[in-house]
Amino acid sequence: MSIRLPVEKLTPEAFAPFGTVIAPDPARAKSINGGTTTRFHALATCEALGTDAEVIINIFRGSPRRFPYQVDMMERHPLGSQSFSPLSPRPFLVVVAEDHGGTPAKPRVFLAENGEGINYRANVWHHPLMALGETSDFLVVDRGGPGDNLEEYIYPALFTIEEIDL
Ligand SMILES: NC(=O)N[C@@H](O)C(=O)O
Ligand code: NI
Repeated sequence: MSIRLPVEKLTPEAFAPFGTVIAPDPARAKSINGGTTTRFHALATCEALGTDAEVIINIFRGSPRRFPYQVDMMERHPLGSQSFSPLSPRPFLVVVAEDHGGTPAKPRVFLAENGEGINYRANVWHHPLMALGETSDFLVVDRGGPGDNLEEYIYPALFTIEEIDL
């Protein structure tokens, strides 16, 4: 038996329990460089916890997921945040869950589109990167340094994401 997961629109309010949506927010716009550039300031905050922790910048090249997709696991990074910003204008899926006593609750699925990115706060349950349609690159800012920054959980039941109509 598998539980079908609905796909929700990604909004700052809906995603607030998990982190931040990274998108050009007019409320954070500043004109800089003599008016030639608009800076959308401090859209999200990076967390890098523990001794000798550092904030690192990566590129993830994600292969597209196939659907229907069975969500059977989640992960989290107790020592730092993790952001994903698409380097191509392709949508991608963001799968997160509230924590219930140290394990993830039922996943929630958000569709990030129009260049939207996200920043998971430290220790937020999420599914590894889910690119859609074609291999896609993402700028990923997360925590480097010593210590175990990955906790994984295997669900006892399967959750299914049906084909996404883009
Ligand atoms: N393992 C790794 O760096 N990637 C995951 O953390 C992910 O969220 O995709
Ligand atoms: Ni991760």
